Formats: sequence, C-alpha cells, structure tokens
Amino acid sequence: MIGRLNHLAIAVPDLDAATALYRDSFGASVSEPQNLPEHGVTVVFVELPNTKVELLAALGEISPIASFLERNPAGGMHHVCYEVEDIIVARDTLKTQGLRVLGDGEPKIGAHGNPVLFLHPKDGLGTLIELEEVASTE
Ligand SMILES: CC[C@@H](C(=O)O)C(=O)SCCNC(=O)CCNC(=O)[C@H](O)C(C)(C)COP(=O)(O)OP(=O)(O)OC[C@H]1O[C@@H](n2cnc3c(N)ncnc32)[C@H](O)[C@@H]1OP(=O)(O)O
Ligand SMILES: [Co+2]
Repeated sequence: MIGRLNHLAIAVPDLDAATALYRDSFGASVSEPQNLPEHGVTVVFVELPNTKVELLAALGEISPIASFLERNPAGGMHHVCYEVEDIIVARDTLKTQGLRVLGDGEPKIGAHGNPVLFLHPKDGLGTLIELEEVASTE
C-alpha cells in the first residue's frame, strides 16, 4: 500500500539555524519558510535528489511538536512520510488492523497541497508516520 518516501521530518528549535546548516554547510537546495497555522508548524523543505527533508519549527501557542521539542531541546527526527495512492482506503485498511489514526481521523491538506494523515508512533515501531496522498505518475 505505501509507496515512495515523500519526506522525513526533523523538528528543530531554530529554523534559521537549521536552514543555514543544510544550505550553507551541506550545500543543499532549500525552500523559503512556509507558515502552516492549521498544522501549528513552520516548514522549510530541503530538496535532495531522491527525497526531501522537512525542517519543522513550532508555530503558535499550541503546536503538535511542542512536547517533542521539550523532550528533545536540540531537535531530532520527528516523522517519516510515505506516499499512498488513496488516503481513505489506506486509512480504513490500517484502522481495521488496529492502528490509531491521529486527530479526528479526517485528512488535512499538507504542505504540498495534498491530503495527509498521521498514525500514532506507538503503532509504528516508535516512529510517527505521515501518509500523503499523491496521484500515481505511472
Ligand atoms: C507541514 C504539514 C505536514 C506535512 O505536509 O508534511 C506535517 O508534517 S505537520 C507535522 C506536525 N504535525 C504532527 O506531528 C501531527 C501529528 N502529531 C501529533 O498529533 C502529536 O505530535 C503526537 C504524535 C500525538 C504526539 O504528541 P505529544 O504531545 O508529544 O504526545 P505525548 O507526549 O502524549 O506522546 C505520546 C507518546 O508518543 C511518543 N512520541 C511523541 N511524538 C513522537 C515522535 N514524533 N516520534 C516518536 N515517538 C513520539 C512520546 O514520547 C510518548 O511516548 P511515551 O512517553 O513512551 O508514552
Ligand atoms: Co511532514
């Protein structure tokens, strides 16, 4: 059911410093910061030849990454995002297997304009998993 790795995300306490590390030290191509109030984060995407890295900083009073950053003040690997062709089919299939879908279970529009959902990290081998619906290019 899952397809390509769309991105992996790193939560960071200082987005400017994280962006500078990837742009200036690692020589990667980075996007402009994008505020996503509905998700409580600001993101910068690092474009790699085979995937993307999403640098995530907390935005607003209530952010889903706030406790993670309290536990990991220097930042850390936050989630992996796999592409699926049909997010509703994927969600319902995983729910019947007992995996917990976070929030109200309805997809939100993510940073790429596509529907996204998150699965509880305790059901994903200690890893928070994001699913993103991406139309097949085949
Ligand atoms: C930009 C939009 C979009 C995109 O298009 O790419 C994004 O990526 S948005 C990214 C931010 N959004 C989200 O992460 C939404 C889903 N996340 C959540 O709802 C919460 O972060 C969470 C997963 C429910 C955790 O919230 P938290 O406040 O940390 O809850 P707990 O403290 O109760 O944690 C429970 C349990 O899970 C462990 N945990 C928490 N986060 C992670 C993580 N990222 N990876 C692995 N494990 C995680 C936490 O340590 C707790 O474990 P125990 O202490 O053992 O119970
Ligand atoms: Co993401």
